[in-house]
Amino acid sequence: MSDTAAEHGGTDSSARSGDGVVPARSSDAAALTSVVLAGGGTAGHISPLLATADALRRENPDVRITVVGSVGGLEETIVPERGYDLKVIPKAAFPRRPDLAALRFPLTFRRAVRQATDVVRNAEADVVVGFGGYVCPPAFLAARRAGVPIVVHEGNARPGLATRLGARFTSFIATTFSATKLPGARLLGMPLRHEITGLDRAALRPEALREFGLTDAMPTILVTGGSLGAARINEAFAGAVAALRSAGVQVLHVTGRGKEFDPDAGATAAKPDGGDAAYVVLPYADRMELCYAAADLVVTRAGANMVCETASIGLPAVFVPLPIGNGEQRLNCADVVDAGGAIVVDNADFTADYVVQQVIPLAKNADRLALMGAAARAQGHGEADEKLVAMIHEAVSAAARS
Ligand SMILES: CC(=O)N[C@H]1[C@@H](OP(=O)(O)OP(=O)(O)OC[C@H]2O[C@@H](n3ccc(=O)[nH]c3=O)[C@H](O)[C@@H]2O)O[C@H](CO)[C@@H](O)[C@@H]1O
Repeated sequence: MSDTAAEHGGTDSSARSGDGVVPARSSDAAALTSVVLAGGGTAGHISPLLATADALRRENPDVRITVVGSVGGLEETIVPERGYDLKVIPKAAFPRRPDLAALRFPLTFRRAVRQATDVVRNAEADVVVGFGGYVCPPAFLAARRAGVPIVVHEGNARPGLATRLGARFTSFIATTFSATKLPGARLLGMPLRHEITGLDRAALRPEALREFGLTDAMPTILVTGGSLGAARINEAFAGAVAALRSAGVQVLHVTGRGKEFDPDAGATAAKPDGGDAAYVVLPYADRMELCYAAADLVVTRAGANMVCETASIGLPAVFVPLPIGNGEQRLNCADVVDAGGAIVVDNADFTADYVVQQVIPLAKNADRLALMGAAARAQGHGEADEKLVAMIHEAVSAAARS
């Protein structure tokens, strides 16, 4: 750990995100005039970026915010929709096998660093904050070139490559889960958007049910594979449509773009099962808070934000962690599962039969759902956006002093 990390408290893995100490803004903290936020690819990296951008704006409505993302990522739609300025640079994916893309990588990466440096310099940035994704390594190198301090937020329990690189350049590293071991990092939790943290599920529920054509008379399962959708989860539910309908369990199924299916495809016109529960299919939810408000139970991948968002609003969950990657998804949901707020099931075991045997009875057990919801809510994450803004100030102040 560097001197700066020691000066600012070093590792604070003892604090839970919800009750961790909010780093105090030093009185000489310079006002932030321009911040570059880097992150993208999936919404998993963009959601905490937007929550942090919102918190920066609340603090100073005049702060200049520039988001740097990669060509082709979800950020191309989500970031401008929220009113932030987006600059895209070439997607420089680290090669995993020796192919043509691997040959082109050094050139693409250099181009990405050059363009990121232009973004940082043109923005006259006080600081570059990285949230993960392919865009981060070029953005971090650009910050180094421009002599701008770096802050890193890691959303996943197991740090990705971008964070491990960023951690070599800065001691201002924020983590989300207690399992994450990164020297010098502080456990701040996941910055969540205020439409999620401020959500009053009961109050919004009538509007949400109306919006999706659902009724208050039956329990509702929200199914999602995270921002990109999950084929395994989609298939399992598609195979259980008739059973869900006849059990009187409604489903709001967000499949991921291009992964929609017709829930009536397998049913006869007369619906011999006699069920009339709605089964609503959507490609993507622009207003996730409405989905959460309609739901009594969520079945989802264990992406870091899905875990933190559902916990923060006390929504019971069945997590089906993505079986690839570095195993971070199983670890992401470990705390809330251990607390009794959620259930975890292996991808291989998540079948239509599992939905029928396990998920339907759970959705109909209001008492158990209430207990799970309360256990989930105790996990925290409420103020991580403000805590990260405080850390950004610290990084800028420390750079100004050095
Ligand atoms: C396949 C993949 O790369 N998965 C990773 C990705 O997941 P993914 O992109 O699914 O990320 P998360 O589960 O962390 O978050 C999904 C985010 O998208 C929002 N949302 C989701 C669906 C929707 O229809 N509308 C919507 O707005 C959710 O509210 C949430 O804020 O990033 C996560 C955070 O780094 C990682 O933990 C995951 O391993």
